[in-house]
Amino acid sequence: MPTDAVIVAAGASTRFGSADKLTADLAGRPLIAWSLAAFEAVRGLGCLVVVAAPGREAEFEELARTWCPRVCFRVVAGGARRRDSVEAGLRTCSSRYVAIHDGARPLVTPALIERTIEAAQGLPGAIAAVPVTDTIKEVRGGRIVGHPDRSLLWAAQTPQVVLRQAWLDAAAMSDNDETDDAAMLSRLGLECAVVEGSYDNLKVTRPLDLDLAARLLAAREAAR
Ligand SMILES: Nc1ccn([C@@H]2O[C@H](COP(=O)(O)OP(=O)(O)OP(=O)(O)O)[C@@H](O)[C@H]2O)c(=O)n1
Ligand SMILES: C[C@](O)(CO)[C@H](O)COP(=O)(O)O
Repeated sequence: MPTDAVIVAAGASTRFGSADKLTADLAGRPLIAWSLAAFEAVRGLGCLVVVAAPGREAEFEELARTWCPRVCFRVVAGGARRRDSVEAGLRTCSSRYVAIHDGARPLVTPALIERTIEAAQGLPGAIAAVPVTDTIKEVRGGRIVGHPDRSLLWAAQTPQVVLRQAWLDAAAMSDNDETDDAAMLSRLGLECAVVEGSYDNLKVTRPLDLDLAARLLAAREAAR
């Protein structure tokens, strides 16, 4: 069965500074173009829904037409929070499972997307993640209050592949925010599998991350 996908790209890029990070130049392409091209190469992809900031739908339709011309795509307006944008995308999909991806993660690969889709089959979902390498502390009021066991800690990435209806049912339980889709499913007691992602599948959040992404892309191209 084809799997639909949602690329969320409607954020305000606040931590990135004044510019919009999703159309920032990355190795000669708009940043989001790399995710669009990666999803176009995914075997068994259904419809690709790009969630754009309200008023920028036409701009992102042109980007999708340019960078993933061979897939069925739709562009819809996002909302105030990531979870609102994910919901707008999911309501436009029809497949049982949907792969949700941050447009701010340009180095995702078709292989990781396919592995995550495969891992989700028969489960509530599956997410890409990597084991943390720093020791993590829980901090309140500037003081350490917890020393989580590092061996149990993973940094969540995207894609996050979820049962579409379960995500929508969980979202309807409360308007409280969740920062990722696995957390949304956990509201129903549904826990996702984890697929080992890649440390270069970074999220461009700050200007430094764009420089890192460019270096990683150059290294990837050189290794071809
Ligand atoms: N209302 C929102 C918020 C976020 N996103 C998307 O969710 C992904 C992860 O969010 P993040 O990296 O935090 O992007 P921003 O919210 O734009 O960043 P900031 O918090 O710095 O404003 C991004 O692709 C972003 O465009 C979205 O579609 N709609
Ligand atoms: C979904 C995510 O990328 C997993 O790490 C992350 O939670 C997104 O957080 P953001 O603050 O919306 O960038």
